[in-house]
Amino acid sequence: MCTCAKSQETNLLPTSTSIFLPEFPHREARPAHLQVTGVIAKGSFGPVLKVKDWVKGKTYAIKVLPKSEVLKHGVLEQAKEEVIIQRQLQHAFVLGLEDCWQSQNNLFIMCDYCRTGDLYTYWTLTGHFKEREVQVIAAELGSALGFLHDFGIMHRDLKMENILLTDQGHVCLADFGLSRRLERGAKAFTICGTIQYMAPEVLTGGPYSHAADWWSLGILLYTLAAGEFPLPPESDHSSMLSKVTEHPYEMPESFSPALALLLTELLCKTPMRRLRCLERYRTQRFFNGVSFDSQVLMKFPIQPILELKDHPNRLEKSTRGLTFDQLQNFECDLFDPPSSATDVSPAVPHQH
Ligand SMILES: Nc1ncnc2c1ncn2[C@@H]1O[C@H](COP(=O)(O)OP(=O)(O)OP(=O)(O)O)[C@@H](O)[C@H]1O
Repeated sequence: MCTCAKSQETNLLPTSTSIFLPEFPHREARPAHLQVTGVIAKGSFGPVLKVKDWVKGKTYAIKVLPKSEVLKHGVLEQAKEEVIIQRQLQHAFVLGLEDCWQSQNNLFIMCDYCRTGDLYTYWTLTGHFKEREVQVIAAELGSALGFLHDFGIMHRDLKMENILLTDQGHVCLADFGLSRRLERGAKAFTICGTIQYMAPEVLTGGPYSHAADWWSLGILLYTLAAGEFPLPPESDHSSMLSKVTEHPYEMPESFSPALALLLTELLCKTPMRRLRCLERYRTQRFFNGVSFDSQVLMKFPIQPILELKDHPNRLEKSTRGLTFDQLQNFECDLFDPPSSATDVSPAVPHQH
């Protein structure tokens, strides 16, 4: 009886709402216990907002996806896939999903807020990383990737901007907007991701599989340690493919032999010969003495990440210039952005 009433209710909803069900439950009322207190970043389709939950006393990040943009870009199924995937994932170094819903005009994806920002911001501020830091970041990200792949999920957009830094001094894999469920051994064909991180088999249009994520991790770790990408970006996939195919991926002399060996294995152009599973990754000489047990890793924060919280340029870099003023033009039908401010902390919580 209850199910019947529910399906009648669904039938009454407009198509612009029902097509996003059941992944994004419809909520008509404004969530009075949530208050926007800042703008974190400008995502591809809409802003990422900083929000205070006055009931839980916690701060969250909410990614706002305008339905019109989702439909215009034909990414309805991908938006649903993003929350289906993120809901399943509970791992120390993976950003989990707190809640998601839809209003008349927008989809909302709510996650824990990582106030230190993302790894890209950190990299642009510090230039390059010491090998000891690369080692811990590599262990945390490798264990996150192995966990994802065991679930049959390919991330497909591993890059510094999608690695968040936690208040506890660790990294956290985020943004499952391009992720896909893919059984081990199965292949994908869509060219997607960020051009500088794309494996050669992705640039050719596939077939590719989980091994492509390990290539992206190799590019990321190389870039952290070297302070620059192995190759600059090209304007299109085919020129990038030519560059990647020709490039020898020789390691800078400044790299230790153990790091050079790890990266050579990850940046192997033949996916079948590439280092592409956690079991082999963790036994690399570069990780001698490093535990891959999440609980052990959690006990040892990456010190510079802890220090970054107080870096004066961090916020300016990570908001990428988006302010509340610009948000006024954005129809965000659940929130009233406070008047011109980039970050507000209200003295009096909303009544509810
Ligand atoms: N939970 C969070 N805590 C702190 N910052 C976040 C959080 N989620 C996202 N961000 C910031 O917002 C940026 C964009 O978020 P996200 O990548 O999820 O959006 P997107 O629309 O997929 O954008 P893009 O196409 O640039 O990846 C991230 O690079 C990060 O700086």
